[in-house]
Amino acid sequence: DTGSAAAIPVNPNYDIAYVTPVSIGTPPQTLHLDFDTGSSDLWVFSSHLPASQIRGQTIYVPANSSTAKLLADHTWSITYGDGSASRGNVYVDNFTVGGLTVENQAVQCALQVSTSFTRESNIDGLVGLGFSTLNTVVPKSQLTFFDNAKPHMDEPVFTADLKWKSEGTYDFGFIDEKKYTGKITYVPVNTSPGYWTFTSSGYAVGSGNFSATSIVGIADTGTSLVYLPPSILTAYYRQVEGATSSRTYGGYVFPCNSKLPSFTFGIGEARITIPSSYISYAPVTAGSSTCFGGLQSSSSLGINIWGDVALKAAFVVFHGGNPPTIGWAKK
Ligand SMILES: CN(C)c1ccc(C(=O)NN)cc1
Repeated sequence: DTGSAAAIPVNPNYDIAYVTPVSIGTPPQTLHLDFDTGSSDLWVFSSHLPASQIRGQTIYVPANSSTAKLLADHTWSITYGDGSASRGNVYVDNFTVGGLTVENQAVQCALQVSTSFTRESNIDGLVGLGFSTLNTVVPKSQLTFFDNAKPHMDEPVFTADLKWKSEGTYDFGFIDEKKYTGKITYVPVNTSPGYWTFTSSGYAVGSGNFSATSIVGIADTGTSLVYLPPSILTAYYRQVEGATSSRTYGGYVFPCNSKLPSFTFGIGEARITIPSSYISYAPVTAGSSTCFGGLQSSSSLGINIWGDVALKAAFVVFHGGNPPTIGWAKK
């Protein structure tokens, strides 16, 4: 089996997140979910939510699906790196992404979501594509869509082709040679943390020298920005006129008309360059001439994160073989 589905920016001006249409149940209910390699719960806004927590999202109504079955006495509760959270109960139902169907996929139904989810009216839930060891369902943890689909896939892979301010794709079960240039460089993945954790071989700021240094981090489609060690941030923002680390805005900001260098990171001998346009991320508030950077410090996170700002500069292969690896190519 294979599948292919669109990755659509939730906001026309800034790539805060990307959503992908999925079908759940019988007859199919279409929701737009945030495919998230940084977590492993598949959860949706549901008919169990209080109306006060829904603001335009499409909800999944298990009562309207003839193939939905309650997973009795199972619950879940998750908190993300940015402090947002959700919790609820669990059904199993048919789950289809871009023509690829998994029967009896655990669909976690929200009974409660935090305000940051309520405010994001274009996200109807998340599809965790991390390792199933991170799934929060108790008493029996559930498998991700990828783990359920893998045995039926032509190849045990999915790929991310995210784009800057435009629609990209997630492919399942195959690698589309038309989506990248040159070769794909694969590096090992440490699955123990439960994320797609790999080691970058270093970085360069603009046209500067490449600094060979191991950077352990995760490839996280569910995080908007890139979070790296403070020393790298200092090296980058010292090249940006008027850049400063702002307590008010919680990170590096700079005048929106400042000239930004690109940022290159290493994957083995290969190099991926993030164009400066991706790093001038967004005005701190609508209409402001102060912009928030797409590169921020990981010092408060305890983990380095290659989020969408980096991922959209590449074609990324999440290879679920034994052992799993991650591949990066230019495009
Ligand atoms: C509030 N929303 C839409 C979120 C979506 C995804 C995440 C996340 O950390 N994914 N790895 C956090 C929050």
